[in-house]
Amino acid sequence: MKLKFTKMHGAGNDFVVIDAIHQHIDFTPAQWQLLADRRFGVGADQMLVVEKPQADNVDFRYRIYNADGGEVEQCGNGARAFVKFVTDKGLTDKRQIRVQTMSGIIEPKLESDGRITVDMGAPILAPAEVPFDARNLAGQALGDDIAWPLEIHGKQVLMSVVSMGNPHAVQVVDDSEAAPVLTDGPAIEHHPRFPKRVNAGFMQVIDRHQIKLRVFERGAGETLACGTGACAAVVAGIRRGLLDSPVKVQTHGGELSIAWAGNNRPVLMTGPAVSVFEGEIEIGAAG
Ligand SMILES: N[C@H](CCC[C@H](N)C(=O)O)C(=O)O
Repeated sequence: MKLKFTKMHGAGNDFVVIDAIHQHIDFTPAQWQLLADRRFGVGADQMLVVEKPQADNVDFRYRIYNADGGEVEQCGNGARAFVKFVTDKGLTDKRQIRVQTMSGIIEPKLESDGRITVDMGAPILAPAEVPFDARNLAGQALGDDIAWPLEIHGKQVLMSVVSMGNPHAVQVVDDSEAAPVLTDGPAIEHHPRFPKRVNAGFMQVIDRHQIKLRVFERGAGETLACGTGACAAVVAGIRRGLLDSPVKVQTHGGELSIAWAGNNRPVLMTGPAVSVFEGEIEIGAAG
């Protein structure tokens, strides 16, 4: 089939965005992998699919596929690209929309300066709901947080575990540029205590309102930015008593701003979304 798409990014986290309201999409994981392939396909960290809502109180449904072809629960940078896409394409005249995702409803809003703020919902902090298997593990109380000691390549690493609908393991490092993202990232992503694998965040605290963050993403590898990863890192940093809301998150692809009032309040993420080009690609029965 000939597939129309828009190539977009949010702070360098790049996407193939597809209107599945006016196109029939039913790809296999191998076909999603091909679309994401930076040599044999279009190339992207994730594919974002825009669908008609399945409930009355939402405007759209939003499905997310990682570069490895797996469907996942949430994508923060993608949510900003989503609202820019449906606005630019005239699929809505609203500037704030309610979007149904696998992990619940999020509310992206187009700001007057072109940036986009997304209510990402409240963080999920119970280890079993991340999901993280904390059995027979002695957590270490750090402020209001519990950090879990995991053995990674022979060394013990203290991890905060947070879900933003998708699972995150966050560690504090002295220097994010020197952090072993590409060596420890895969070991954390596939650690047996994360039954659904996990996104691995490496956070350097600059001051109480600023961090540097690198994320080795589940199903995509290190990305230039990770929206849900920025939310999870700020939640962990605030709970550990290291940060105060709002927090500027410096990533390799740009800056995100994260605000959280604590407890069951929603995490608000603000940042850019850019359309790079429109395209068409012939997708055969890959694999
Ligand atoms: N790799 C993530 C999905 C994309 C998240 C990220 N791109 C974001 O901006 O939140 C996962 O498997 O949970």
